[in-house]
Amino acid sequence: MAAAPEPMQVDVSTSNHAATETQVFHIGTRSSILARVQADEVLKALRQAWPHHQFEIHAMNTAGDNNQKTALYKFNDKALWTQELEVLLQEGQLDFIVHSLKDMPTQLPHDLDLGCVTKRLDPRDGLVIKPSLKDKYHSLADLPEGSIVGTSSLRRTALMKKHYPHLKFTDVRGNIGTRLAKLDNPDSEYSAIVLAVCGLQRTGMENRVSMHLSKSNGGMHHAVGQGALGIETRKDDKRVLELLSRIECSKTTRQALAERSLMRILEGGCSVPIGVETEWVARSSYVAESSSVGVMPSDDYDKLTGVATAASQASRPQDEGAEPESSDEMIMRAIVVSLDGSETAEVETRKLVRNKVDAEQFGRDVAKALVEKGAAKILENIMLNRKIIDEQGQA
Ligand SMILES: NCc1[nH]cc(CCC(=O)O)c1CC(=O)O
Repeated sequence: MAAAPEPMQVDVSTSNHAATETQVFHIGTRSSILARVQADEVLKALRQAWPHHQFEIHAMNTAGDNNQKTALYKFNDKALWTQELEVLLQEGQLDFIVHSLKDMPTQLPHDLDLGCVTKRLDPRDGLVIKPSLKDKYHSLADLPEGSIVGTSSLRRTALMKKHYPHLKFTDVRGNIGTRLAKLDNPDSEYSAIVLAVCGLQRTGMENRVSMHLSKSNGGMHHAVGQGALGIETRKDDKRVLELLSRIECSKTTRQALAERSLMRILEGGCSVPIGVETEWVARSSYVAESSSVGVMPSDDYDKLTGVATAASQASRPQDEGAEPESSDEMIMRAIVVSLDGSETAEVETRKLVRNKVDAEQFGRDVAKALVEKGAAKILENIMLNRKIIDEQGQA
């Protein structure tokens, strides 16, 4: 039987339109499981936005992966998690790099840029309690006197020393899986560890979180950039910036720029304990004052901030890149805390933030307000103490 004649087709594949011309993009990432999941998250979004293009992921170890001993703050100027990848980007072997925004230094090499920020997941820290104690204790306040909480973060340690002086804090290093294994080992000293919720979400382990920590339920601000992915590009690489423009989240980008501009001013290139929370509010509906304290249920928090959980993000169209209502204001709550938790400078303020310029200015305004409340003195003391410790080390 003769086959029915094919309907006549117009061949569009030879059209030279940029959107249909296949290009290959090379994506750089660290090789930890979390980093690969994050690179994959970006790759999937790009495939959806640009079905004709091809993407290849290149994973490698960085100094941060290879050195688990040196105090983290000593690395801070040296782009611990980013430098090896940046060289490949500069050489053109990579087209862009996917990072945890939190790990990106606020000062990038002069020829590179934060080219895109995608939609943030939950930015909060999560308390993970040892399995054998999990049914008995549910919060930091619950844990008995002298319990050991593992974290290597200056910010987390300082904030917990301030609010939970009955606890003890020790270092726990390694990637998420390693840290959880150390906690779960029945012989380990830890009663609990604190990890970023988003890292657990992305690796399918959010069920390990006993409590989501925030300013309102116990004074724990999260880190600058936490929960968001930052994509590093060559400066003015129009081809790559156009590619990434389709997956950028405008709201997260402005939060990220505000938080990073705050930190850029306060840290002066050094690692210091700064905590922050930013959220969007519609001006008309915002009535609560900064003094309101209380436990905010996780669902309400998500609604308020526009933060997506991993599940809701997967099913939600990428509509958040649109400009916000002109009435959208950003609230920023920020804190600088001494290493022992005894001194703090704290600010809560809000401002209409319509674009990236507004966002960076907002961060600078909040930094200035913090300095007026004593942040400079706290930071100066931290630097001075480090200098003394370093010189003792050399003697
Ligand atoms: N400190 C290391 C680090 N860098 C980025 C993340 C994941 C969180 C993020 O992407 O913001 C983590 C782990 C953690 O803080 O638990």
